[in-house]
Amino acid sequence: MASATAKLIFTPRIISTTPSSTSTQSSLLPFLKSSSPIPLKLSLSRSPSLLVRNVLKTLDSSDILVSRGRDLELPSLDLKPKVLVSEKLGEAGLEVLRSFGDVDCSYNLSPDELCKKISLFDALIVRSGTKVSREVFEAAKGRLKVVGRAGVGIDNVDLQAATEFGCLVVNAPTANTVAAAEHGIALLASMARNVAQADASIKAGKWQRNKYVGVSLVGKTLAIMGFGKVGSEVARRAKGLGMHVVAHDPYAPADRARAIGVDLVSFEEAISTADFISLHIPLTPATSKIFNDEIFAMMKKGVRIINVARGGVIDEDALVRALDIGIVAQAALDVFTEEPPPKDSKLVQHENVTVTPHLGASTKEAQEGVAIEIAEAVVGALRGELAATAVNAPMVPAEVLSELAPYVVLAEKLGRLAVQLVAGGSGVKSVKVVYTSARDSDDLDTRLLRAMITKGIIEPISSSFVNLVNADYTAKQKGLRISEERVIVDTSPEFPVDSIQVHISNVESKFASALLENGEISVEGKVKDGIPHLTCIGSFGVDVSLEGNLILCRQVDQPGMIGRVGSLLGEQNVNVSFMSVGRLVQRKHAIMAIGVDEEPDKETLKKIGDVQAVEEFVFIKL
Ligand SMILES: NC(=O)c1ccc[n+]([C@@H]2O[C@H](COP(=O)([O-])OP(=O)(O)OC[C@H]3O[C@@H](n4cnc5c(N)ncnc54)[C@H](O)[C@@H]3O)[C@@H](O)[C@H]2O)c1
Ligand SMILES: O=C(O)[C@H](O)COP(=O)(O)O
Repeated sequence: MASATAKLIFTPRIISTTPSSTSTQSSLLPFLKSSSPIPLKLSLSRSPSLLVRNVLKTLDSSDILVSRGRDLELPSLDLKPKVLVSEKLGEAGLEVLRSFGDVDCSYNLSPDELCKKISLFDALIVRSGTKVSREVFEAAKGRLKVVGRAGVGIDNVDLQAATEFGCLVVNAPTANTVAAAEHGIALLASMARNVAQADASIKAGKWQRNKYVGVSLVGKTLAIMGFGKVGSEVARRAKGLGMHVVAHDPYAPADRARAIGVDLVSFEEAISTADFISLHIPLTPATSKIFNDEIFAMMKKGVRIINVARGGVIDEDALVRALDIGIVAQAALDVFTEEPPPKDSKLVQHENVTVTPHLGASTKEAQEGVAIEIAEAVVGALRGELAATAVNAPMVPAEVLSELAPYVVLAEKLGRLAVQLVAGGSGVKSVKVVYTSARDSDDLDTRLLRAMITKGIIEPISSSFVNLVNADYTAKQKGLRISEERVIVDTSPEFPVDSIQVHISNVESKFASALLENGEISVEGKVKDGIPHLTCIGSFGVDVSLEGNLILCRQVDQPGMIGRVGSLLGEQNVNVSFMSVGRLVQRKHAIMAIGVDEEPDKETLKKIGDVQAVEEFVFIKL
């Protein structure tokens, strides 16, 4: 058993392992979380690789390792992210995943087996057949960073639990749209002409030409319920078949409907005038069983229904009743409340019902596209990029993200600084963030900045892991109310933000100079040449870059103060990176903001406090 003391420094900048291969480095990147160096002493009682794994686990697998000098010889580590694929995924997508991490394709796992395995994985990719329940997130023990849904519907993923656990959920919303629409049209036409029933009959040795007389589509009214991606494509195709198409969707843009030649109508009008009704709405608590007895009763007698959306939007027992009494002449269903449906399902066995086993997305082309779309989204998310198809986090377009990058750092640092100025024991409940900017509100998406301020505020005072996914949830859980205000200023609109102010109200401060007259702790920062700077503390203007550690000092404004404090730090070999003095009135009080690379020991801090003209001071780790 090796026994040595190792010192690991966690920093977001570099990875240095021994040997430090590029692939090892890039495989560690997804673990990046903290921006504060945390010196750590560890006893090496196990093999270094096991030790490092455990360290990564302890730290939520989220920081970057630097081995300092010869303190610790780290072996080459196999820390590739691990991806579990629990349902059949196209080969092209698997290749994308394999080029990035270790991929385990375990199809047909039971819920228990999934829970047992999941804590070994950073990402999980599913289709509609895997229930990603709260139990799965609990069993993941914080390791699962992203769930990728290879398709559109995310009703099989517990989004609330994912968000609480800070796990990003991404989907592949576009690649199977055409396949689903084509399947809808296939069901529409085959239902109208009894293709499936006639096929079964002829295979049973019969020849029933009179029994299977169908109905024509041309000139009939088709109501599209849910005019989103699939609904629009079904509408486009149905127009080509000569149908009169109406649609109901409270959120659909009228110009899209106009462009396709579709009338947007009310729910009641759609269902009461249609000869055919095609369902394309997502399954949510609000849409569960919205097609029920009452709604079937409002339909035109002899209506025909197609469902390639989700079985759960229909009350299936009510549909059987509507079929039995002839309100619904026929139904063509690709999806069911329970999949697969029970063998003795009255609905499936009904002679006027045509069924397929959830085949809407099952074309070679769609599966290839979905696999690539989801694999790229998952790899991107594991690399720490913001996903364009995130379902439970703000989607920030790449160009906005690159523009906001330095402000994101500023936001987190200001949050960390402001909360460390709060006197112990005062609970932080109310935070106001003020953004000054030359841009209109529509031109500035502040969700990312707010999330990072929240992270900065919460992390120093709790053990919670906060990220973009769970920032709002965690704040709510902790009773922290964050309000935002925009102030338009006459600066260059070239930059998204001029300044960010963080105000914490109803608390006491351990640094009284940080308080405004109204009693709020207030800090303000700006980005200068890409670097976040603290520009105001309380009512005092300063200018210090927000890097490393900070000493804030209020003293009598008199000559020699910078030298006195500077030499106390110098004696302890503490390097001063930046220094700035701000004052309101000459020769009264001044604020000195000193950036230091190292953390001064207690003795040095005490000596600074003892300097005669120093009235108060505080040491902050950023
Ligand atoms: N059978 C399959 O294999 C298959 C394949 C793809 C998609 N789908 C399902 O089809 C559905 C639609 O997919 P999409 O890609 O078009 O999604 P989408 O998000 O583009 O469209 C859904 C539309 O439904 C609308 N909507 C929501 N609630 C509504 C309501 N109460 N009434 C009317 N409209 C409402 C939304 O405004 C949106 O425009 C989803 O449930 C998806 O899971 C199934
Ligand atoms: O929502 C979807 O994308 C479809 O229902 C497809 O589901 P599947 O991936 O299980 O085929």
